[in-house]
Amino acid sequence: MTAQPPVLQLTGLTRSYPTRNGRRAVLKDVNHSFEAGRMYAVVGASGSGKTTLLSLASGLDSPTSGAVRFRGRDVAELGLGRYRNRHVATVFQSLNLLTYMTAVQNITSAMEITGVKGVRRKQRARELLELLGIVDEDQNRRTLQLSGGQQQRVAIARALACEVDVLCADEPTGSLDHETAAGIVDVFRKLAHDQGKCVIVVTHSRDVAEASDEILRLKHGRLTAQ
Ligand SMILES: Nc1ncnc2c1ncn2[C@@H]1O[C@H](COP(=O)(O)OP(=O)(O)OP(=O)(O)O)[C@@H](O)[C@H]1O
Repeated sequence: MTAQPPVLQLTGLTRSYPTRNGRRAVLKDVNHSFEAGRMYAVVGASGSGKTTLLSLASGLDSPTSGAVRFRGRDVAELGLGRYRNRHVATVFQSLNLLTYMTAVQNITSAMEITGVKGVRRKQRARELLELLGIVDEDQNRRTLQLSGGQQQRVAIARALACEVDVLCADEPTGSLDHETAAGIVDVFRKLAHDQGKCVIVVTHSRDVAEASDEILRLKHGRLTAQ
């Protein structure tokens, strides 16, 4: 039997940006394999390249050199749009909610885009919102009218609704109180351990890092497991 490739693999990943005097490499030859059923925390100082790494892993940006492989296949070959729509869900700091839509509508429209079928979309959206503590009339409120922490949880519910193999989240507990944050971390852990997803979380929180299966630190453009 041939071994399955890891769900996500970063190989020789380098990302540099133009500067006044040339280019500056934010990520330098980053290599790592991410397995299904595990939760990873990416930590590092502000400006160390965590969001850059997550953007590459979620197909929102292309590396200067090297590759992001999904189940062994270079996502550039697979097509970034297809990779984003079918295989990865991302919760970014900017959330990108459609503020004129309700919480439920934000989720059902994302399900439509990612091809989640069935008439149960609305019910599934409600279940996920409830799981994250968005209940009753808040589910039908335009997201503009929800608090920052509630919006963050709607964005997480939307990512969970997409039924993809890889979930990337940038500071997902940033605007949440301790108890709500712990609840979200618990959801992420269950997603990895019970549903076999690969969960990658960028965080400054020690609690989130300690709850993960593996902590990866970015420093001087290099990624090392701790
Ligand atoms: N599009 C861009 N053009 C030029 N430089 C960029 C661009 N995006 C990011 N950078 C630079 O790359 C470096 C890493 O940024 P990044 O946002 O990945 O860091 P981070 O570790 O996520 O930081 P934080 O913890 O503060 O969110 C920073 O110096 C930033 O200014």
